[in-house]
Amino acid sequence: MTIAPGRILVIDDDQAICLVVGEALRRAGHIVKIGGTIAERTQLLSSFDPEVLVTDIKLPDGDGLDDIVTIMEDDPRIRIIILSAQNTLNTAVRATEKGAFEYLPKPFDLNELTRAVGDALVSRRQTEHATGDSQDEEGPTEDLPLVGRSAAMQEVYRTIARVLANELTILVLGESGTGKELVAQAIHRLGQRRDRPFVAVNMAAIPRELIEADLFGYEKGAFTGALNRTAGKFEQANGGTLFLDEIGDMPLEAQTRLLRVLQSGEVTTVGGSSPVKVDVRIIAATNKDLPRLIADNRFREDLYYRLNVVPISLPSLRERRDDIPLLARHFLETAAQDGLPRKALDSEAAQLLTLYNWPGNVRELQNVMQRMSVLSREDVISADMVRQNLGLLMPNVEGDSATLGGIDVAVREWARRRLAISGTAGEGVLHDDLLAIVEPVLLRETLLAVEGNQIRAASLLGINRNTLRKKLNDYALDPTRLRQMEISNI
Ligand SMILES: Nc1ncnc2c1ncn2[C@@H]1O[C@H](COP(=O)(O)OP(=O)(O)OP(=O)(O)O)[C@@H](O)[C@H]1O
Repeated sequence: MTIAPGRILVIDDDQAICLVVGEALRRAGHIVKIGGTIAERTQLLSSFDPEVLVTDIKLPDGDGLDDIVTIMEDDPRIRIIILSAQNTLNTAVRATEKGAFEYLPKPFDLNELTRAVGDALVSRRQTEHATGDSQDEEGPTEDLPLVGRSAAMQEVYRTIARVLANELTILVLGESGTGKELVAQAIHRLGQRRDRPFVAVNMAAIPRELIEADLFGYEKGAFTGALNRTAGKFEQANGGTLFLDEIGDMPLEAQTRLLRVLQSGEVTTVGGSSPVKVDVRIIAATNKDLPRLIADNRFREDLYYRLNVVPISLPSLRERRDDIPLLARHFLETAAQDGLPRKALDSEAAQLLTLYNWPGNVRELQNVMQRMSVLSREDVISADMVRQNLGLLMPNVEGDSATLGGIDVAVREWARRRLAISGTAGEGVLHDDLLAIVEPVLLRETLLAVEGNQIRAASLLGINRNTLRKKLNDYALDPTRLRQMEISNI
């Protein structure tokens, strides 16, 4: 059951954070006020009387932790959540010692903050009603769509925050499965047009000859089978947001027509002559290299500039490996909510997931987690289960090329699979991707053989010690942990 809304005060000198956090908490049903300084905090604490205070530490007029004890003496029921970019143990300890309810290092995940606020309200209300009404135990169940707390995703959140209050055209860039549509939905759902339609069109999914009719509509008799006047996606999205997915696949003639619509704000149906005014926010997306398409005369340069007003580049999953365990657990949770068996993920399994290169990005991770939650007979998904599910593509502690049918077979299978889905996801990264799969296996085995001695391993591998150290760092391989894992496996 969802907890009753609370009064939440958010203090951060970063306007973008205040905006996004404020919106997220409002969407979860809370009443929110925001401020950026200690002076504003003091004033709002007395005028607004919040139940939960979410505050940054580093504020322009002082240290946000200094007054915490006084605030709690004045209002013993208040729950305080500390945010800080100074992600040191010291800051966490200071916050807890002062009596903060929760400490969240920046960058944080919006879902986690919303959950923390929910927990803080539950804690406060349980104290208020000492008899304890356990019905309120769950936090707000609002599903904030974008999971991830890596620096790259924080940058995405900040850009999203900046475009919510305006109508600027957005171009979302990123490989397939990185969450481009999710970003478009988030901008719509958090923005001013949230009560109006969100219409998505995928250029790659519609036969080329039907794209114009689909987007702009058509008149009765415009072509064989056009039995009635039909509104296109532009008209359907009127007042709301039109998401043009895979814009790089749009045929040139349709591009010309789209450009005209964007310039005039009017749509003329196929076979029609009188234009209709439309008011839509455009969010386009592509996994293609548009400047390259322009150079090849396959994309109009003028349309590119029209669309590329605010670009948002989504990182591939392998560029934000830190987020993989969080996302993996998120997908296990959503799978459980969808009625699949509830599974947990052990830490070694989570670590293994971060070593894989995820050519299909978040979508592939989501599919793998769903599959494992169905197939795993245990309640906890183990590293072995992960190895089995990612097949030959994973480093394998017991790896023996004979049982895998030989390295050449493995590489051939891998290459065929990648080339089948490539052109998009594999463009320009195939070689690096293969290296990122085989190299950690080699490094790991060599280190295990020499009991973690990096000088010896570098010598066996025939590479420089610094190069080895850098590679271990890049692949998040910790020689000490490899040894421990091996010992515990015996
Ligand atoms: N940051 C994220 N947090 C949670 N789920 C995510 C995230 N990013 C992507 N997903 C999930 O991954 C799947 C793929 O996302 P989405 O369809 O938005 O990707 P896309 O970049 O638009 O892909 P494509 O280019 O193939 O259309 C969806 O099920 C989406 O919910």
